Amino acid sequence: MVDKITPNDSRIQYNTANLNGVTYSYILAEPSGQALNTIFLIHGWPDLSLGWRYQIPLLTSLGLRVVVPDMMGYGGTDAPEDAKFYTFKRAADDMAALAKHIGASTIILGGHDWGGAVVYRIAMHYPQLISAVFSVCTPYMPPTTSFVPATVFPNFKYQLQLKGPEVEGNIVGEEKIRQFLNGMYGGRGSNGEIAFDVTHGCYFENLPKLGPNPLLSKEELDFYAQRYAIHGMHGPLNWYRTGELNFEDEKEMAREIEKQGYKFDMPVLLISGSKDAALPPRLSEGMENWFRSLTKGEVKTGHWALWEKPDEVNRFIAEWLGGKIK
Ligand SMILES: O=C(NCCCc1ccccc1)N[C@H]1CC[C@H](OCc2c(F)cccc2F)CC1
Repeated sequence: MVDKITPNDSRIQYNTANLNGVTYSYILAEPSGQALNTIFLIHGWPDLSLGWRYQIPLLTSLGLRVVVPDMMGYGGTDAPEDAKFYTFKRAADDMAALAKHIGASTIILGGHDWGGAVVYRIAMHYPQLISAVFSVCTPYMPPTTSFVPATVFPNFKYQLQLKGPEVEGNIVGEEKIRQFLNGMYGGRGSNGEIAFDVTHGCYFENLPKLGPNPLLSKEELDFYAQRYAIHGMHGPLNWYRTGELNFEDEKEMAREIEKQGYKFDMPVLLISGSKDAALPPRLSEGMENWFRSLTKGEVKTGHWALWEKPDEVNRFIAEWLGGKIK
């Protein structure tokens, strides 16, 4: 049974920091002895810093100081209205500010889902700060010189609904949020009704029919619902309203890359989930060309890899971290 952090675990502390004018909340977990290095873990949607609960004890046992923010719009972090606060560039700038606040001159990065997309961008904007990067589920998608809506990919069709008014209009209040999260984490109706699929998005009429999801305990789901109820869904859903903003931020870089190419210098690990309907392993084909040192692993699991197969995910991370911790 993989050791995991509970919502009010004595092994972690919840701290806050003002980063570029936004108050962030982050989990800090210190190793027993002198920290050999610092690692930042970046969660995705719909998740929270606690999404790394199965990985935090392993990483502190390797001698790492572990820093896990609630990302923009989530939990104890502010949730500004405007989508401009939710771009990759903003996330990168805020994480660089957090490293400075912590006093870490270099950090290792780990990301899952949207956090897996963010970590590549942090490494592009702040290469001297980042010594190694791993991403769970999310392959690298290079900046483009012309705008490509994510929804051209069939597996991203749900993003049309998420960026629209429907989800934040329907998922209001702690009880609805709890039902929604329960559905996202695999809760099913008695006749197998599902709450979400990547071709459509959320089936709101099924939410009240769902039984308990297999991935979170009642306490964990209650904690998630409480933290989401602080701000509601507008903030978290703003991450889906950044396509054009991210394109504008990156098109200069995309042109540079077209002229002289680009390679990530630091070692990178991608752990794909073979059954992840949103981020199938095939999306990572051809990714090798962007990296001096890319390691790829695959786990027979769905999107919630961190919780479904924590021992296998942790083994890939621990083996890859091997000689990188100093
Ligand atoms: O939507 C996401 N996660 C929700 C999954 C919901 C789910 C739950 C349970 C089972 C299946 C699905 N993740 C995003 C993460 C960012 C990804 O953006 C990739 C990307 C770039 F990084 C840069 C340029 C274009 C581009 F598309 C697109 C998927």
